[in-house]
Amino acid sequence: MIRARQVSKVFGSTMALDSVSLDLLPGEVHVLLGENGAGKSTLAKILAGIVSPDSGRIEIGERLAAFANPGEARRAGIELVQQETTVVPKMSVVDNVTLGWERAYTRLGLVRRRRMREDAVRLLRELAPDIPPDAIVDGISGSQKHRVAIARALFSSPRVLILDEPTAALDELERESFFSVVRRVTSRGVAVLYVTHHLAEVPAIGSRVTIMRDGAIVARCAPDTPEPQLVAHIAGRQISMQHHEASAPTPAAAAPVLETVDVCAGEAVDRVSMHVRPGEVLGVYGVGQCGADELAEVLSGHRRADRGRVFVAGRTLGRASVSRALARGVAYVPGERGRNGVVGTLPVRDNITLSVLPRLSPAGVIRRRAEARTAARWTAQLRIKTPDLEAQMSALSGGNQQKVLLARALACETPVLLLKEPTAGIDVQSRQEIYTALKQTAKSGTAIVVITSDLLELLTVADRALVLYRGRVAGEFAGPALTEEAVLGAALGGSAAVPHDSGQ
Ligand SMILES: Nc1ncnc2c1ncn2[C@@H]1O[C@H](COP(=O)(O)OP(=O)(O)OP(=O)(O)O)[C@@H](O)[C@H]1O
Repeated sequence: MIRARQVSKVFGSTMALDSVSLDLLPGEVHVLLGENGAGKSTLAKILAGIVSPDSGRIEIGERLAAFANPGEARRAGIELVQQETTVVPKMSVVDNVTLGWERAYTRLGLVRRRRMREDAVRLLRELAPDIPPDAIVDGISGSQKHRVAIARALFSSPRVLILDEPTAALDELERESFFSVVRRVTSRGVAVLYVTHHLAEVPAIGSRVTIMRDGAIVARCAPDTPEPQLVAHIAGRQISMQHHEASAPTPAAAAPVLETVDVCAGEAVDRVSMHVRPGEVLGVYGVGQCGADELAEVLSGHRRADRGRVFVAGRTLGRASVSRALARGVAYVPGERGRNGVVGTLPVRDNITLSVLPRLSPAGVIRRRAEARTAARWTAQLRIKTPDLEAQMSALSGGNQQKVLLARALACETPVLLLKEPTAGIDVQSRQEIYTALKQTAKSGTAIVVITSDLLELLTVADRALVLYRGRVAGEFAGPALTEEAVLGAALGGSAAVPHDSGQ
């Protein structure tokens, strides 16, 4: 359906793509793997006409396809759903889906709006049954926005669909319904290029696999290739995968450093009481509209609890103020990094040190050397791939931007670290490194809360897990009771779980 032939692209001193050739066949899901900064998104953007190659060519059939802009690629039937969701916040869900396709519904100069709406609503019912078609996009969750973006791409009935980490924001259930949509689309002959860091998705959805490293293709394999072999190709060497290993239990006597009592937030969070002690990693998990997003907003100071109280180190959090939450001791890594965390126009250095500037400028003047040292330390520790600390943040690959946000929060050295979807967009190897970094941080006495929709992540990183279902605590699990079955059961509203360690 489309073919890249010996495509190269250089950004400044970075060779993003080095003579890459790849073709997409009708009806296949071609999985593209590679570590952060390997060049996957650059290839996707070139195929979609967003970035133009320095050399090489893109062909559709036997013809050269030189797209001057994304509009030309879309008209040729190529749709890209990017990592950072691109939806129009002030418009409704259904208008976002149909945006730009009015011409396809125009007869005799009139747009057949009702027909267009019906088709869009039908698609949404399948892909996003939980989102009212007339809801304004601004008010829906990150996962919902992402599914709106996917629906918009599908609405045009593309020939080629490029999905750049489409499931990063989706939970297990949403992922399953998304997979069935992808299968249906490919059964009609659409070619799909599927960029992911989730190796479990490869046999579930893939037809072929291509692996990139440092801008070049290093392996092509079948989707049933054993995971360790895929990992070795991605990393360029064997790496060991980490499995669940609880941190040393904290003395039950240690006072919780973060605690909520009967917290309510709108309709979404209903009397949630939770606590986390120094040295502990608490995972918070739920599927669909479970209240995790809103709970994160309350804990991070983005929103005030409507009822109930939040204590940090014994002091109440009170009003909605992120800086106050930080001053009290909660550093936050938000989900939706593009919208909530990254300052694209500032250098990497500033993005790392932003939250610790008061500490780095005791007399009101920034101590530049100390600032550079802090940034360099975290860049090395998290292996952030950047030409240097002065590089503009927007020039980093998605996964590396995510690492910068983590670095920013870790640099705060606060008693509580609150992370939402901390490894969204992070490659397999780096994910393991981040889990290790979190465990080490916990060992030094930090209380960590990881809010995640990734079950494997929960099982790998959490000492104890709190499961939310429709805004309420549906179960709490630790030690041998922390299993996939137990967590999913509670998350799906199954029989009430036996609370663990609820006494304080
Ligand atoms: N606009 C840009 N300006 C400068 N450098 C860029 C730009 N876009 C990408 N790069 C660099 O090109 C390389 C490849 O980036 P790309 O986004 O394609 O990686 P990726 O494999 O998609 O990574 P990730 O898994 O983190 O999304 C990276 O080193 C990145 O920093």
